[in-house]
Amino acid sequence: MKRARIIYNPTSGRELFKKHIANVLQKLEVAGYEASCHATTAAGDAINAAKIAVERKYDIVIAAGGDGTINEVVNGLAEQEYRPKLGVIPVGTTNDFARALHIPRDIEAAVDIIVKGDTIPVDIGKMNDSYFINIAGGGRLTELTYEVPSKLKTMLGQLAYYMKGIEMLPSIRATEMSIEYDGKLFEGEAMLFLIGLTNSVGGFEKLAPDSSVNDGLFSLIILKKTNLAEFIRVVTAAITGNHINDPNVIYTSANRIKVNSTEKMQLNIDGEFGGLVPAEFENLYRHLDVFVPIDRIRPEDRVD
Ligand SMILES: Nc1ncnc2c1ncn2[C@@H]1O[C@H](COP(=O)(O)OP(=O)(O)OP(=O)(O)O)[C@@H](O)[C@H]1O
Repeated sequence: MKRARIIYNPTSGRELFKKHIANVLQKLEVAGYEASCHATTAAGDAINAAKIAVERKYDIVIAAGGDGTINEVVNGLAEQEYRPKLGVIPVGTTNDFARALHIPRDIEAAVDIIVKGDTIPVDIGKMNDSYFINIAGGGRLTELTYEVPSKLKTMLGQLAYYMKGIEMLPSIRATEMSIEYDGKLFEGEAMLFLIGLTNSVGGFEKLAPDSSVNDGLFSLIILKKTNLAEFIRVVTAAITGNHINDPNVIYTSANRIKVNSTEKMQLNIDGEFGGLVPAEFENLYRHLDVFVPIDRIRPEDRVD
């Protein structure tokens, strides 16, 4: 019999998952899985829980939570010799990873996808010694995501980011940075750089419109130094995907990226503080197999 380990965050989003546990376990049992649950007890716990699932050779690990929980589970699975397949039940405030893979927010529907059994391989990002699933970046603007208090975030969701963003606008300034990407070099002042794995991040659905989840490449976006009015114009254009041809923006893709700065520049990794530059980024090609609704996946992202 195959074995499934559910790792869920009982504090995620609106704490919906608990009510569904019995149903979820039953669906998995009916589908032929011996299923068990681990409720995370604190930040970081899902990393250990996933490592234990690796040691115990579970066939699949199901992360139930928001992007924070999935990030931790992936940090437990990444670069292990044996890696269980990953199922996702998106019950968080932010579920960008699930959205990029078309995994529905309805708990039962998300489990049905796991039970159906279709997977695609998905690229994972590595920044220094940590792993990310959505996006990493640096520059003043990226600092705002972790300055939003988590309570406010749960209450208001995406809106909290924007409010904080608007409040911070006047203090946004450029940072001197050097970015080496697949042998090319950007050197100069920039407002921010973003390194993305998926196409939609933090409510920007078209941030990297042509990115693929398993081509081995990051989308790299560098927003060069601008004045405040230009900055607002480019960020607004990004909502509709119209930033990619903007003269203030470098929009490209790369497998390996190195970032450094003469200034103290903070890094952000999947919305959390990720230390200071220098940083090296590597795209781990098709590193994890993730359960997806296969008929909703673009043909070029399906792998037979
Ligand atoms: N028992 C717990 N108590 C408090 N925090 C926890 C617990 N278990 C996990 N966490 C932390 O909660 C963070 C946020 O969780 P998650 O992403 O699942 O939910 P969320 O509601 O979507 O939050 P976010 O908006 O930050 O994404 C995780 O990064 C994890 O470190």
